[in-house]
Amino acid sequence: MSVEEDTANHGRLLGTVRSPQDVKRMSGEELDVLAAEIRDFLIAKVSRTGGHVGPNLGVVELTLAMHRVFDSPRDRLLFDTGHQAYVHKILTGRQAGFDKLRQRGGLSGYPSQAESEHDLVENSHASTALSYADGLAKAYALRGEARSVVAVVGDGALTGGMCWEALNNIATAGNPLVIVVNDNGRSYAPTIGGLADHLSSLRLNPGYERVLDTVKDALGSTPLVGRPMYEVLHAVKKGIKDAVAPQAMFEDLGIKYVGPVDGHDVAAVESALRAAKNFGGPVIVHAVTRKGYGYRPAEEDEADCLHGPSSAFDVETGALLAAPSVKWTHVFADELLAVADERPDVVGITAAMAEPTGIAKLARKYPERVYDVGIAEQHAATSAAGLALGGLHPVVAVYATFLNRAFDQVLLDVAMHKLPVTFVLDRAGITGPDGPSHYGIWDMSVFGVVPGLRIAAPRDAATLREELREAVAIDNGPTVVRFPTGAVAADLPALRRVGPVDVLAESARTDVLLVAVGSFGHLGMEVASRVAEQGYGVTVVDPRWVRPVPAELVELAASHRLVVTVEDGVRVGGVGDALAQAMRDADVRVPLKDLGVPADWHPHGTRAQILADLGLTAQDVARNVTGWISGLDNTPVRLTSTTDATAAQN
Ligand SMILES: Cc1ncc(C[n+]2csc(CCOP(=O)(O)OP(=O)(O)O)c2C)c(N)n1
Ligand SMILES: CC(=O)[C@@H](O)[C@H](O)COP(=O)(O)O
Ligand SMILES: [Mg+2]
Repeated sequence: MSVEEDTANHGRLLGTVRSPQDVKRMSGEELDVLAAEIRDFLIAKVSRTGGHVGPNLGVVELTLAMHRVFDSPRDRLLFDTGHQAYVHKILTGRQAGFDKLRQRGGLSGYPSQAESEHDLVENSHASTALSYADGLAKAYALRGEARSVVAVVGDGALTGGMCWEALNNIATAGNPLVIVVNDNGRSYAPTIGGLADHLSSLRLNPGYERVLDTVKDALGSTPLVGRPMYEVLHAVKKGIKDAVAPQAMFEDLGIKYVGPVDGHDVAAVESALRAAKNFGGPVIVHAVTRKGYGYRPAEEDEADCLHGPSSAFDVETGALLAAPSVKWTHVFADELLAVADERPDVVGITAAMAEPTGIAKLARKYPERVYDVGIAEQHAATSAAGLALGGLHPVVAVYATFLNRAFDQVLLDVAMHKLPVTFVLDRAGITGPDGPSHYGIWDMSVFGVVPGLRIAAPRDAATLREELREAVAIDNGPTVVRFPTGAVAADLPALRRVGPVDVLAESARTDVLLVAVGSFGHLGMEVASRVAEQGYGVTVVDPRWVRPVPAELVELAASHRLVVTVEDGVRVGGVGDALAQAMRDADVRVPLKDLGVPADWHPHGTRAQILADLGLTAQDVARNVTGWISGLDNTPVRLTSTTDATAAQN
């Protein structure tokens, strides 16, 4: 089926849209039809691939209006977090790509400069768009370029501190800049916090709307009323706005506020955007939308409005088609609750992701012991420090990639004060569909340098439960427990334990010490089996606590001919690097080869695909290990895979 035929199946009008120009010419009626066709298209496509169906159904009219009022790519349209840019992609010539959305070689789930000149911000971390916009607007002002900058930011992203740093600067700079607040009242769950309350008071205040309509009607007849009366009525409107709306917070900041406007009414949004475009300074357009709008399974999904089904789902119900599996997250959630039953000092913190991180299970039983701080990981870390100073043991559950932005808080607010805070990092390592800015590959390197901080990398459910308990038992410094996305690995029992280190396999020959970090335990076992076929003996160990590296690892290394480490994290500064340094410090002169993820921006795909691309499979690792150990027997080392070549380069 051709793209035209496929798209046309979702509607005659959608089939005619190849660029934003095509929607500029459409009538109001056509736009209503097109919006329905886009919804049909989104549900049909994303139900097959998985993705952010809820957020994108909520911005159909908003995005149509933006592309009608502004001229992308000359005018720059930015999408905070970027998960709600599917409609933008549909309108900018990428409908054909949705069959491979978030798949290797296919459309990214976020804006991508490589895909289109209409895309700019690729980072999927929330609360950055207003800062980009501030910088862009300053650049255009300085260069004398008359180009609009428009940033869409969700109510959830607005709970992130960077947004307020940006608003402070945007107000001061006074440059023309349009901020579209996409207020659907939700992050995953309903958005928390004073700001969300303020926004909801603005959008839900019928008195404000009714009174305003009355005044507008009066103002509307202004031509019949002399100038003085106009001023009076205008002052009345402003006074009412100030009086009725709890506070014109944004305008007090120095940023014009327009709204609230019905975000599902293209004409209303267009009108607000045109006013904002011509204002000549920074303007907030407050659009009220509904997450999942027009698709009942999303609208009625109380958990997260079908925020981001991870794979194909049933169109009728919104339920995932894949059979449920026991995920790392579930094991963590259950064990945290068991710990909390025993330890009243243990409390939980989430950054607007209670369900995705499993903290919600604790909140359901102990609501008073779980804090949702909004999308505010820096605040989460230092607030946890405060909780610890107050005698509690906080467990901060975030995706590994999102803790990056709180490095300074972990280093100085938590670790320097030697505070008992446990950071549980879900989605650590290569995740897959969300691409490079979601890869949790930095934590063992970045946080591995923090004095007094200890990092655990469990290999299966049993060690996750065990290491979580060990972590919350540590009261003289921070701990990290990190595990990957997806189904939890089958339990892999140890033969014996040397200090904190589990010996998983050993042989009479001590040719190779294979340090399999975290969930790579099973990979280590398969490598040992393959290498044994070549006549070499491999000792497979799981360090369990990977940073700082256990001294027992150095001792074990000393009794082998070759050490190989393999980790689901960047090589630079990783476990392998740290072990090599510890061996140098102990003058243990055994060659070490470290395998891991090159520090780079790796494309999206499935976790298995990306790991295979990086040579992090049992077959590739075994081939490398065999080459290296045979090389020690004076037979040439054959560079056999990309990782090998990479290792040789670094
Ligand atoms: C720093 C950071 N923390 C957490 C997330 C995970 N996340 C992705 S979207 C989202 C909710 C965003 O809510 P909002 O900004 O209101 O957008 P909506 O989905 O409602 O359109 C969260 C928490 C993220 N992308 N970035
Ligand atoms: C943008 C967003 O929501 C991300 O945090 C991501 O999509 C979550 O993906 P998973 O929860 O499926 O890992
Ligand atoms: Mg929202």
